Amino acid sequence: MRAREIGFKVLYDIEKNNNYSNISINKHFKDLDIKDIDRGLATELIYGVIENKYYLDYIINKLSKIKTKKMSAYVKILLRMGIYQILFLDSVSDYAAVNETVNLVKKYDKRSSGFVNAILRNVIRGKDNIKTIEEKDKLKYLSIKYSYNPWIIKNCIEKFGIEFTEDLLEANSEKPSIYIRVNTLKIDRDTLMKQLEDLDVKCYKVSGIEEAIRVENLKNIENNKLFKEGLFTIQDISSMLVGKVINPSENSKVIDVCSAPGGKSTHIATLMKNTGNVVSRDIFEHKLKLIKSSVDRLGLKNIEVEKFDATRLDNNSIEKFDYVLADVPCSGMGIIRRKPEIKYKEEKEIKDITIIQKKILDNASRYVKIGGIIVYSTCTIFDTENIDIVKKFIEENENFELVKIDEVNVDLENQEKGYLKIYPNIHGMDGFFIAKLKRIR
Ligand SMILES: C[S@@+](CC[C@H](N)C(=O)[O-])C[C@H]1O[C@@H](n2cnc3c(N)ncnc32)[C@H](O)[C@@H]1O
Repeated sequence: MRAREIGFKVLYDIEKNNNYSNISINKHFKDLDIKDIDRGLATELIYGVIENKYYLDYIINKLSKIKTKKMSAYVKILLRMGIYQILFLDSVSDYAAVNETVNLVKKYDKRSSGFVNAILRNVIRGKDNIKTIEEKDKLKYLSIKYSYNPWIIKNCIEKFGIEFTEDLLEANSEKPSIYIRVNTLKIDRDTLMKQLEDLDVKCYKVSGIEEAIRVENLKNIENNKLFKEGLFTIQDISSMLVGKVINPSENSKVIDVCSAPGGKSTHIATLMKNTGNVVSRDIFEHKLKLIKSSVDRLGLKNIEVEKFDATRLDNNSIEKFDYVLADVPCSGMGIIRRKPEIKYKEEKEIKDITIIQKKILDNASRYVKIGGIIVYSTCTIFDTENIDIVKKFIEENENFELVKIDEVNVDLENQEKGYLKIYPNIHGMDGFFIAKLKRIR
Protein backbone atom coordinates (compact mmCIF):
# COMPACT_ATOMS: atom_id res chain seq x y z
CA MET A 1 0.00 0.00 0.00
CA ARG A 2 1.30 3.45 -0.85
CA ALA A 3 1.88 6.34 1.59
CA ARG A 4 -1.24 8.36 0.68
CA GLU A 5 -3.56 5.39 0.97
CA ILE A 6 -2.19 4.45 4.40
CA GLY A 7 -2.54 8.09 5.47
CA PHE A 8 -6.12 8.07 4.19
CA LYS A 9 -6.99 4.87 6.07
CA VAL A 10 -5.61 6.23 9.33
CA LEU A 11 -7.44 9.55 8.92
CA TYR A 12 -10.67 7.70 8.10
CA ASP A 13 -10.25 5.54 11.22
CA ILE A 14 -9.70 8.65 13.38
CA GLU A 15 -12.70 10.48 11.87
CA LYS A 16 -15.09 7.53 12.06
CA ASN A 17 -14.00 5.86 15.28
CA ASN A 18 -12.75 8.88 17.20
CA ASN A 19 -9.42 7.13 17.73
CA TYR A 20 -6.28 8.89 18.92
CA SER A 21 -3.79 9.52 16.10
CA ASN A 22 -0.89 7.69 17.77
CA ILE A 23 -3.03 4.62 18.48
CA SER A 24 -4.42 4.52 14.95
CA ILE A 25 -0.96 5.03 13.43
CA ASN A 26 0.47 2.19 15.53
CA LYS A 27 -2.43 -0.08 14.53
CA HIS A 28 -2.09 0.60 10.80
CA PHE A 29 1.71 0.74 10.63
CA LYS A 30 2.27 -2.43 12.67
CA ASP A 31 3.70 -5.20 10.48
CA LEU A 32 3.51 -2.94 7.42
CA ASP A 33 6.44 -3.41 5.13
CA ILE A 34 7.02 0.07 3.70
CA LYS A 35 10.03 2.21 2.99
CA ASP A 36 11.02 4.92 5.48
CA ILE A 37 10.24 7.58 2.89
CA ASP A 38 6.63 6.35 2.50
CA ARG A 39 6.23 6.04 6.25
CA GLY A 40 7.44 9.63 6.53
CA LEU A 41 4.99 10.98 3.94
CA ALA A 42 2.05 9.06 5.42
CA THR A 43 2.85 10.40 8.92
CA GLU A 44 3.30 13.94 7.62
CA LEU A 45 -0.08 13.77 5.86
CA ILE A 46 -1.86 12.35 8.89
CA TYR A 47 -0.54 14.93 11.35
CA GLY A 48 -0.74 17.78 8.84
CA VAL A 49 -4.39 17.10 8.07
CA ILE A 50 -5.37 16.65 11.71
CA GLU A 51 -3.50 19.80 12.77
CA ASN A 52 -5.13 21.92 10.06
CA LYS A 53 -8.57 20.32 9.86
CA TYR A 54 -10.71 23.44 10.44
CA TYR A 55 -8.53 25.54 8.16
CA LEU A 56 -8.68 22.95 5.36
CA ASP A 57 -12.46 22.67 5.77
CA TYR A 58 -12.71 26.46 5.65
CA ILE A 59 -10.95 26.40 2.27
CA ILE A 60 -13.11 23.55 0.96
CA ASN A 61 -16.25 25.43 2.01
CA LYS A 62 -15.02 28.57 0.28
CA LEU A 63 -14.84 26.66 -3.00
CA SER A 64 -17.63 24.11 -2.81
CA LYS A 65 -21.40 24.51 -2.93
CA ILE A 66 -21.71 21.24 -1.01
CA LYS A 67 -20.40 22.02 2.47
CA THR A 68 -18.07 19.66 4.35
CA LYS A 69 -20.84 18.81 6.84
CA LYS A 70 -22.81 17.22 3.99
CA MET A 71 -19.88 15.39 2.34
CA SER A 72 -19.09 11.72 2.74
CA ALA A 73 -16.13 11.08 5.04
CA TYR A 74 -14.19 9.63 2.08
CA VAL A 75 -14.50 12.76 -0.04
CA LYS A 76 -13.94 15.17 2.83
CA ILE A 77 -10.76 13.42 4.01
CA LEU A 78 -9.34 13.05 0.52
CA LEU A 79 -10.03 16.72 -0.23
CA ARG A 80 -8.30 17.73 3.00
CA MET A 81 -5.31 15.57 2.07
CA GLY A 82 -5.12 16.95 -1.47
CA ILE A 83 -5.35 20.58 -0.33
CA TYR A 84 -2.82 20.00 2.44
CA GLN A 85 -0.32 18.71 -0.13
CA ILE A 86 -0.91 21.67 -2.44
CA LEU A 87 -0.71 24.37 0.22
CA PHE A 88 1.73 22.95 2.76
CA LEU A 89 4.05 20.43 1.12
CA ASP A 90 6.77 21.89 -1.10
CA SER A 91 8.13 18.40 -1.72
CA VAL A 92 4.93 17.32 -3.55
CA SER A 93 4.15 18.78 -6.98
CA ASP A 94 0.65 20.15 -7.58
CA TYR A 95 0.26 17.61 -10.38
CA ALA A 96 1.05 14.66 -8.08
CA ALA A 97 -1.22 16.03 -5.33
CA VAL A 98 -4.21 16.18 -7.71
CA ASN A 99 -3.46 12.98 -9.60
CA GLU A 100 -2.84 10.79 -6.55
CA THR A 101 -5.85 12.18 -4.71
CA VAL A 102 -8.20 11.67 -7.66
CA ASN A 103 -6.94 8.09 -8.06
CA LEU A 104 -7.87 7.38 -4.45
CA VAL A 105 -11.30 9.00 -4.90
CA LYS A 106 -11.86 6.73 -7.93
CA LYS A 107 -11.12 3.74 -5.70
CA TYR A 108 -13.23 4.77 -2.68
CA ASP A 109 -16.04 7.01 -4.02
CA LYS A 110 -15.88 6.84 -7.82
CA ARG A 111 -18.76 9.21 -8.60
CA SER A 112 -17.06 12.09 -6.75
CA SER A 113 -13.80 12.05 -8.71
CA GLY A 114 -14.81 14.89 -11.08
CA PHE A 115 -15.91 17.04 -8.15
CA VAL A 116 -12.67 16.51 -6.21
CA ASN A 117 -10.60 17.12 -9.32
CA ALA A 118 -12.38 20.46 -9.91
CA ILE A 119 -11.95 21.68 -6.32
CA LEU A 120 -8.24 20.81 -6.26
CA ARG A 121 -7.65 22.57 -9.58
CA ASN A 122 -9.41 25.66 -8.21
CA VAL A 123 -7.10 25.61 -5.19
CA ILE A 124 -4.07 25.56 -7.48
CA ARG A 125 -5.44 28.37 -9.66
CA GLY A 126 -6.29 30.71 -6.77
CA LYS A 127 -3.60 29.67 -4.27
CA ASP A 128 -2.83 33.07 -2.75
CA ASN A 129 -6.42 34.33 -2.40
CA ILE A 130 -7.68 31.04 -1.18
CA LYS A 131 -5.22 30.93 1.69
CA THR A 132 -6.55 34.18 3.21
CA ILE A 133 -8.97 33.91 6.11
CA GLU A 134 -11.71 36.50 5.63
CA GLU A 135 -13.01 36.63 9.17
CA LYS A 136 -13.26 39.80 11.24
CA ASP A 137 -14.10 38.21 14.58
CA LYS A 138 -10.77 37.52 16.33
CA LEU A 139 -11.95 34.37 18.11
CA LYS A 140 -13.36 32.85 14.92
CA TYR A 141 -10.27 33.93 13.00
CA LEU A 142 -7.90 32.22 15.45
CA SER A 143 -10.11 29.15 15.56
CA ILE A 144 -9.79 28.79 11.75
CA LYS A 145 -6.14 29.80 11.51
CA TYR A 146 -4.92 27.38 14.17
CA SER A 147 -7.81 24.88 13.82
CA TYR A 148 -9.25 24.77 17.34
CA ASN A 149 -12.67 24.26 18.79
CA PRO A 150 -13.51 27.93 19.63
CA TRP A 151 -14.28 27.28 23.33
CA ILE A 152 -10.63 26.36 23.90
CA ILE A 153 -9.37 29.63 22.45
CA LYS A 154 -12.03 31.58 24.34
CA ASN A 155 -10.90 29.90 27.56
CA CYS A 156 -7.25 30.67 26.84
CA ILE A 157 -7.96 34.33 26.06
CA GLU A 158 -9.98 34.71 29.27
CA LYS A 159 -7.28 33.05 31.38
CA PHE A 160 -4.05 34.21 29.74
CA GLY A 161 -4.91 37.25 27.57
CA ILE A 162 -4.69 37.56 23.80
CA GLU A 163 -0.92 37.98 23.45
CA PHE A 164 -0.06 34.89 25.51
CA THR A 165 -2.78 32.91 23.73
CA GLU A 166 -1.40 33.71 20.28
CA ASP A 167 2.10 32.73 21.47
CA LEU A 168 0.71 29.50 22.85
CA LEU A 169 -1.19 28.68 19.64
CA GLU A 170 1.95 29.33 17.64
CA ALA A 171 4.08 27.12 19.94
CA ASN A 172 1.46 24.37 19.77
CA SER A 173 1.80 24.37 15.96
CA GLU A 174 5.49 23.55 16.09
CA LYS A 175 6.85 20.07 15.61
CA PRO A 176 7.76 18.73 19.04
CA SER A 177 11.26 17.47 19.75
CA ILE A 178 11.70 13.83 20.64
CA TYR A 179 13.34 13.06 23.99
CA ILE A 180 14.55 9.80 25.37
CA ARG A 181 15.31 8.79 28.94
CA VAL A 182 18.47 6.77 29.45
CA ASN A 183 17.97 3.55 31.38
CA THR A 184 20.67 4.34 33.91
CA LEU A 185 20.42 0.80 35.29
CA LYS A 186 21.94 -0.51 32.07
CA ILE A 187 24.02 2.30 30.53
CA ASP A 188 25.22 5.87 31.10
CA ARG A 189 24.20 8.83 28.95
CA ASP A 190 27.54 9.36 27.19
CA THR A 191 27.89 5.72 26.17
CA LEU A 192 24.29 5.55 24.91
CA MET A 193 24.77 8.76 22.92
CA LYS A 194 27.81 7.23 21.25
CA GLN A 195 25.94 4.04 20.38
CA LEU A 196 22.97 5.98 19.00
CA GLU A 197 25.26 8.23 16.97
CA ASP A 198 26.78 5.07 15.43
CA LEU A 199 23.23 4.37 14.18
CA ASP A 200 23.04 7.89 12.65
CA VAL A 201 20.81 9.26 15.41
CA LYS A 202 21.75 12.82 16.36
CA CYS A 203 21.89 13.30 20.13
CA TYR A 204 21.93 16.40 22.34
CA LYS A 205 22.24 16.46 26.11
CA VAL A 206 19.38 18.12 27.99
CA SER A 207 20.67 20.44 30.68
CA GLY A 208 19.11 19.98 34.11
CA ILE A 209 17.99 16.38 33.53
CA GLU A 210 21.05 14.16 33.45
CA GLU A 211 19.20 11.11 32.07
CA ALA A 212 17.57 13.00 29.17
CA ILE A 213 18.71 13.18 25.54
CA ARG A 214 17.06 15.09 22.69
CA VAL A 215 17.25 12.99 19.55
CA GLU A 216 16.86 13.65 15.85
CA ASN A 217 16.47 11.06 13.11
CA LEU A 218 15.39 8.28 15.47
CA LYS A 219 13.10 6.30 13.18
CA ASN A 220 11.14 3.11 13.57
CA ILE A 221 11.86 3.07 17.28
CA GLU A 222 10.22 -0.27 18.09
CA ASN A 223 12.77 -1.98 15.84
CA ASN A 224 15.80 -0.07 17.11
CA LYS A 225 18.17 -2.63 18.66
CA LEU A 226 19.21 -0.35 21.54
CA PHE A 227 15.54 0.28 22.36
CA LYS A 228 14.83 -3.46 22.26
CA GLU A 229 17.74 -4.02 24.65
CA GLY A 230 16.02 -1.63 27.07
CA LEU A 231 18.74 1.02 27.04
CA PHE A 232 16.26 3.87 26.77
CA THR A 233 12.63 4.84 26.72
CA ILE A 234 10.74 7.65 24.97
CA GLN A 235 9.52 10.33 27.37
CA ASP A 236 9.05 14.08 27.18
CA ILE A 237 11.13 16.17 29.57
CA SER A 238 8.05 17.61 31.35
CA SER A 239 7.05 14.07 32.17
CA MET A 240 10.58 13.29 33.42
CA LEU A 241 10.33 16.31 35.73
CA VAL A 242 7.61 14.50 37.67
CA GLY A 243 10.04 11.73 38.65
CA LYS A 244 12.69 14.34 39.47
CA VAL A 245 10.26 16.27 41.70
CA ILE A 246 9.26 13.07 43.54
CA ASN A 247 12.97 12.25 43.95
CA PRO A 248 12.36 8.96 45.77
CA SER A 249 14.94 7.50 48.16
CA GLU A 250 16.12 3.96 47.56
CA ASN A 251 14.08 1.21 49.24
CA SER A 252 10.94 3.37 49.43
CA LYS A 253 7.35 2.28 48.92
CA VAL A 254 5.66 4.15 46.08
CA ILE A 255 2.21 3.99 44.52
CA ASP A 256 1.31 5.50 41.14
CA VAL A 257 -2.48 5.42 40.95
CA CYS A 258 -2.88 6.34 37.24
CA SER A 259 0.24 4.89 35.71
CA ALA A 260 -0.29 3.65 32.15
CA PRO A 261 1.62 3.48 29.86
CA GLY A 262 4.21 3.61 32.64
CA GLY A 263 6.59 6.45 31.73
CA LYS A 264 6.67 7.93 35.22
CA SER A 265 6.44 4.63 37.14
CA THR A 266 9.43 3.19 35.30
CA HIS A 267 11.35 6.43 35.84
CA ILE A 268 10.64 6.34 39.58
CA ALA A 269 11.61 2.64 39.78
CA THR A 270 14.85 3.46 37.95
CA LEU A 271 15.63 6.40 40.24
CA MET A 272 15.26 3.93 43.11
CA LYS A 273 17.88 1.72 41.39
CA ASN A 274 15.64 -1.34 41.29
CA THR A 275 15.18 -1.30 45.09
CA GLY A 276 12.01 -0.80 47.16
CA ASN A 277 8.63 -1.25 45.55
CA VAL A 278 6.48 0.69 43.07
CA VAL A 279 2.81 -0.23 42.74
CA SER A 280 1.63 0.87 39.27
CA ARG A 281 -2.11 0.98 38.81
CA ASP A 282 -4.50 1.87 36.04
CA ILE A 283 -8.17 1.34 35.40
CA PHE A 284 -7.75 -0.14 31.91
CA GLU A 285 -6.62 -3.74 31.59
CA HIS A 286 -5.29 -3.30 28.04
CA LYS A 287 -3.07 -0.43 29.19
CA LEU A 288 -1.51 -2.54 31.95
CA LYS A 289 0.11 -4.65 29.22
CA LEU A 290 1.99 -1.56 28.03
CA ILE A 291 3.42 -1.00 31.50
CA LYS A 292 4.38 -4.67 31.83
CA SER A 293 6.18 -4.72 28.51
CA SER A 294 8.19 -1.58 29.44
CA VAL A 295 9.03 -3.05 32.84
CA ASP A 296 10.36 -6.24 31.19
CA ARG A 297 12.24 -4.40 28.47
CA LEU A 298 13.89 -2.04 30.96
CA GLY A 299 14.81 -4.89 33.33
CA LEU A 300 12.92 -3.48 36.33
CA LYS A 301 12.30 -5.85 39.23
CA ASN A 302 10.66 -3.43 41.66
CA ILE A 303 7.31 -2.72 39.93
CA GLU A 304 4.01 -4.45 40.62
CA VAL A 305 1.29 -3.75 38.06
CA GLU A 306 -2.33 -3.79 39.25
CA LYS A 307 -5.73 -2.95 37.84
CA PHE A 308 -7.54 -0.56 40.16
CA ASP A 309 -10.00 2.30 39.78
CA ALA A 310 -8.41 5.31 41.51
CA THR A 311 -11.80 6.92 42.14
CA ARG A 312 -12.41 4.08 44.63
CA LEU A 313 -10.70 4.07 47.99
CA ASP A 314 -8.43 1.07 48.62
CA ASN A 315 -8.66 0.37 52.33
CA ASN A 316 -5.61 -1.91 52.15
CA SER A 317 -3.34 0.92 51.03
CA ILE A 318 -4.13 3.49 53.72
CA GLU A 319 -0.92 5.14 55.06
CA LYS A 320 1.25 2.47 53.45
CA PHE A 321 3.37 4.60 51.08
CA ASP A 322 6.31 7.00 51.34
CA TYR A 323 5.52 8.56 47.95
CA VAL A 324 2.25 8.71 46.04
CA LEU A 325 1.80 9.89 42.48
CA ALA A 326 -1.58 11.05 41.17
CA ASP A 327 -0.89 11.73 37.48
CA VAL A 328 -4.57 12.14 36.78
CA PRO A 329 -6.55 11.93 33.52
CA CYS A 330 -6.99 15.46 32.14
CA SER A 331 -8.04 17.52 29.11
CA GLY A 332 -4.51 17.17 27.64
CA MET A 333 -4.30 20.84 26.65
CA GLY A 334 -0.54 20.83 27.26
CA ILE A 335 0.25 18.10 24.74
CA ILE A 336 -1.55 19.38 21.65
CA ARG A 337 1.75 19.33 19.70
CA ARG A 338 1.84 15.54 20.16
CA LYS A 339 -1.90 14.79 20.00
CA PRO A 340 -3.42 17.48 17.76
CA GLU A 341 -6.90 15.90 17.85
CA ILE A 342 -7.20 17.36 21.38
CA LYS A 343 -7.91 20.70 19.65
CA TYR A 344 -11.34 19.42 18.60
CA LYS A 345 -12.52 18.17 21.98
CA GLU A 346 -15.97 19.38 22.97
CA GLU A 347 -16.27 21.29 26.22
CA LYS A 348 -18.78 18.75 27.53
CA GLU A 349 -16.26 15.93 27.05
CA ILE A 350 -14.17 17.34 29.89
CA LYS A 351 -16.99 18.70 32.02
CA ASP A 352 -16.74 16.05 34.72
CA ILE A 353 -12.98 15.71 34.61
CA THR A 354 -12.30 18.04 37.57
CA ILE A 355 -14.63 16.01 39.78
CA ILE A 356 -12.69 12.84 38.88
CA GLN A 357 -9.34 14.58 39.41
CA LYS A 358 -10.33 15.79 42.89
CA LYS A 359 -11.70 12.37 43.81
CA ILE A 360 -8.47 10.67 42.73
CA LEU A 361 -6.36 13.17 44.70
CA ASP A 362 -8.56 12.72 47.79
CA ASN A 363 -8.22 8.93 47.66
CA ALA A 364 -4.53 8.92 46.78
CA SER A 365 -3.73 11.25 49.68
CA ARG A 366 -5.03 8.63 52.11
CA TYR A 367 -2.23 6.28 51.05
CA VAL A 368 0.56 8.65 52.21
CA LYS A 369 2.41 7.92 55.46
CA ILE A 370 2.97 10.80 57.89
CA GLY A 371 6.02 12.67 56.56
CA GLY A 372 5.43 11.22 53.09
CA ILE A 373 5.02 13.01 49.78
CA ILE A 374 2.19 13.15 47.24
CA VAL A 375 2.69 14.61 43.79
CA TYR A 376 -0.33 15.71 41.77
CA SER A 377 0.32 16.22 38.05
CA THR A 378 -1.46 16.77 34.75
CA CYS A 379 -0.55 17.47 31.14
CA THR A 380 -2.84 20.45 30.91
CA ILE A 381 -2.45 24.19 31.40
CA PHE A 382 -5.85 25.14 32.79
CA ASP A 383 -5.88 26.16 36.47
CA THR A 384 -9.30 24.56 36.93
CA GLU A 385 -7.66 21.14 36.56
CA ASN A 386 -4.45 22.13 38.32
CA ILE A 387 -3.79 24.61 41.10
CA ASP A 388 -7.53 25.09 41.82
CA ILE A 389 -7.85 21.37 42.61
CA VAL A 390 -4.75 21.44 44.80
CA LYS A 391 -5.86 24.57 46.69
CA LYS A 392 -9.29 23.07 47.36
CA PHE A 393 -7.61 19.89 48.57
CA ILE A 394 -5.36 21.81 50.98
CA GLU A 395 -8.31 23.81 52.31
CA GLU A 396 -10.03 20.56 53.17
CA ASN A 397 -6.92 18.72 54.43
CA GLU A 398 -4.85 20.50 57.01
CA ASN A 399 -2.52 17.48 57.24
CA PHE A 400 -0.97 18.44 53.91
CA GLU A 401 1.04 21.41 52.74
CA LEU A 402 2.74 22.38 49.49
CA VAL A 403 6.51 22.05 49.80
CA LYS A 404 9.22 23.92 47.95
CA ILE A 405 10.47 22.12 44.84
CA ASP A 406 14.25 22.36 44.69
CA GLU A 407 15.09 19.30 42.59
CA VAL A 408 14.65 21.16 39.27
CA ASN A 409 15.01 24.69 37.89
CA VAL A 410 12.11 25.29 35.56
CA ASP A 411 9.49 27.65 36.97
CA LEU A 412 11.42 29.55 39.61
CA GLU A 413 8.52 31.79 40.62
CA ASN A 414 6.12 28.95 41.44
CA GLN A 415 8.43 26.15 42.51
CA GLU A 416 9.24 28.11 45.67
CA LYS A 417 5.54 27.75 46.45
CA GLY A 418 5.48 24.02 45.72
CA TYR A 419 4.31 23.70 42.15
CA LEU A 420 5.38 24.03 38.52
CA LYS A 421 3.31 25.51 35.70
CA ILE A 422 4.92 24.54 32.43
CA TYR A 423 3.85 26.04 29.09
CA PRO A 424 5.05 25.06 25.59
CA ASN A 425 5.48 28.73 24.60
CA ILE A 426 7.52 29.63 27.69
CA HIS A 427 9.48 26.50 28.52
CA GLY A 428 9.63 24.78 25.11
CA MET A 429 8.27 21.54 26.56
CA ASP A 430 4.88 19.88 26.89
CA GLY A 431 2.48 21.88 29.03
CA PHE A 432 2.34 20.31 32.50
CA PHE A 433 1.36 21.04 36.06
CA ILE A 434 3.23 19.40 38.93
CA ALA A 435 2.46 20.04 42.62
CA LYS A 436 4.39 18.56 45.54
CA LEU A 437 2.61 18.10 48.85
CA LYS A 438 3.86 16.73 52.15
CA ARG A 439 1.79 15.02 54.79
CA ILE A 440 2.87 16.89 57.91
CA ARG A 441 0.76 15.16 60.55
C1 LIG B 1 -2.02 11.09 32.33
S1 LIG B 1 -2.27 9.42 32.03
C2 LIG B 1 -1.01 8.67 32.97
C3 LIG B 1 0.34 8.68 32.30
C4 LIG B 1 1.35 7.87 33.09
N1 LIG B 1 1.48 8.32 34.45
C5 LIG B 1 2.72 7.86 32.45
O1 LIG B 1 3.58 8.60 32.85
O2 LIG B 1 2.93 7.07 31.53
C6 LIG B 1 -3.67 9.08 33.00
C7 LIG B 1 -3.99 7.62 33.13
O3 LIG B 1 -5.08 7.49 34.04
C8 LIG B 1 -5.82 6.36 33.69
N2 LIG B 1 -7.10 6.48 34.35
C9 LIG B 1 -8.21 7.15 33.96
N3 LIG B 1 -9.18 7.02 34.88
C10 LIG B 1 -8.66 6.25 35.87
C11 LIG B 1 -9.19 5.76 37.10
N4 LIG B 1 -10.44 6.04 37.49
N5 LIG B 1 -8.39 4.99 37.85
C12 LIG B 1 -7.13 4.69 37.47
N6 LIG B 1 -6.59 5.12 36.31
C13 LIG B 1 -7.35 5.90 35.53
C14 LIG B 1 -5.82 6.40 32.19
O4 LIG B 1 -6.04 5.11 31.67
C15 LIG B 1 -4.44 6.93 31.86
O5 LIG B 1 -3.59 5.87 31.57
